[in-house]
Amino acid sequence: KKSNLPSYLRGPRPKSWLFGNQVEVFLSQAGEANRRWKSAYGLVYKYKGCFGDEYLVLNDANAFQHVVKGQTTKYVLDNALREFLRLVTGEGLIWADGTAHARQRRLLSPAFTPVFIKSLAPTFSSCVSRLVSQWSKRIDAEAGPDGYWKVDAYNWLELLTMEAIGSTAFGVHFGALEGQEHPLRTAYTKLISNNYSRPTKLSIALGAAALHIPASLVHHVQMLPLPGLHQLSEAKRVSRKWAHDLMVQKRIELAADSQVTDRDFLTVLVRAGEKNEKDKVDKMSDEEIYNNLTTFFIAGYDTATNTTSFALIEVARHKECQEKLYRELVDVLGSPADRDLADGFSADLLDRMPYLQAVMKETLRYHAAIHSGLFKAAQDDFIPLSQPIETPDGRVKTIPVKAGQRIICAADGLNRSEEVWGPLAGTFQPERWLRSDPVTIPLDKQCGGVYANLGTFGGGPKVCIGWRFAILEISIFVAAIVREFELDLVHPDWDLWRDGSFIGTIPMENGHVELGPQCPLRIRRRQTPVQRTASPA
Ligand code: HEM
Repeated sequence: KKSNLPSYLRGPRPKSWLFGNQVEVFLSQAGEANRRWKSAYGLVYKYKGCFGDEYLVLNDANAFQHVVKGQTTKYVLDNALREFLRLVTGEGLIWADGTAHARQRRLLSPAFTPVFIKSLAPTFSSCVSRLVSQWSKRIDAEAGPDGYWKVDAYNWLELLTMEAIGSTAFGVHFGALEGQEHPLRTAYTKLISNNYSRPTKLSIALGAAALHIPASLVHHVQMLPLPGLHQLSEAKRVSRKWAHDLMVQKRIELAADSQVTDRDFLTVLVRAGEKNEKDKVDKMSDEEIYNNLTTFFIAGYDTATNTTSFALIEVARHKECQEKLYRELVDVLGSPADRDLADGFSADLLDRMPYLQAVMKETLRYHAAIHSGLFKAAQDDFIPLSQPIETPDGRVKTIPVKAGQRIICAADGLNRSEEVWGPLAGTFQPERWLRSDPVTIPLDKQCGGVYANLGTFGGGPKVCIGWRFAILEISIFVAAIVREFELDLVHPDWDLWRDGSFIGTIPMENGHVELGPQCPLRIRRRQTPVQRTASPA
């Protein structure tokens, strides 16, 4: 196929017409092929996917910003991909583009205001204190003579995230941490890693072929053995039914007591649909509410579980970081002996924990749970660059793209870019956040991200709606776990493999990816209480 991109853009030679370079992308670690090609060909380059499809890859901050900000109008989801999403989430927020997206986003936003999200802190805190109490029981029963208990924390973190979404989205206590089975848990467990990690060459080709099926025919792909389709549509069916039953119940509750204060997303959504926006925007139908609750599960379950796992892995392998974090936690929250977190603590306390915030920012920078975004140009455009490209004909400051061009915004590449983060961009260093003031980031390093200039949550009109939710949730999980337990990796030489399952970054073990997602820790109760330098709040 003839390239629509300028000839001065460089890139790797395709290995074959059928696969191009796609096998390297899918079978190496998340962002690894991009890092290699970025250093060989520059921040912006092109590569061939399957069947000669050409991708423009952006690691340049301003180029990234331009595309994410142009989402829903100038840069959209591929039609076939949207149809696929319709099968998975229904016509929810991730699926929507254009005015349909703007309307849904407006109706859903009351569930994501900073004040409402902050009010969820005690709920997150009581969920994680249930995990802490389960782990403490296991330590009592199963720890070795040195007090350490070995645990693959990943499974537990899935349960924890499930409880947190259950309590905040539906106002429901699943009992997953206490061993109760639930259809939602079965439906969502390891959903992405089971179906998208380490794809076979056949599924890489089938996935690429799906992008060439006319959108009107995509619903027939349900019949094809496409990766993950079965579990994904089953997960959609289960969560849809669950949301329906709960909504019926919620309406009865709200009708009986109009004074009920908003405690979960469902209540907020039912209310937002009924009153606030009635005259301005078509209210949200029940079907849309179900689709969006399913969307929240798909978008918020794996991402939060993986990010919490990465945070614990980094804290376990950086002992000085763990010690510093523990001291701060005890200073602000008190030690476990002083205070039980079961009743929760206020989100304001997180403002008094700059080191915890630094660990969170660094985890989100270093391990973007969605390592890249795939878009299609809806019209011809010019993409501005932070770093001009030198060509034989002079310096180029914008790149022309034609309608239909496939574009990859490399969040992981940008988050680890030396151009933005300096020469130590490739190392995990929470301290960087205590030194630099994000407000002073120069324009040419700004990527349009909503938080700490990270590409992790995307940007523009489709920026992750759950970003405040995710940060609050994960910070509270990490705080409660590190305050209570000393963490080590299960073996000092345990080697992380960041699996790049399609677009998600998943922690696995190098050389043992067949084991699936892993967060293998040795934990024990904190041995020596530290002296507090301040009274806990
Ligand atoms: C660390 C955790 C998370 C990460 C890294 C993450 C990342 C992302 C990214 C990269 C996008 C696409 C943004 C773009 O296109 O510019 C996105 C979209 C979205 N996320 Fe998240 N997310 C996380 C947690 C959550 C949570 C907890 C929820 C819900 C409670 C959520 C709900 C959504 C939704 C609904 C969208 C679609 C927004 C739209 O299309 O308007 N996410 N997320």
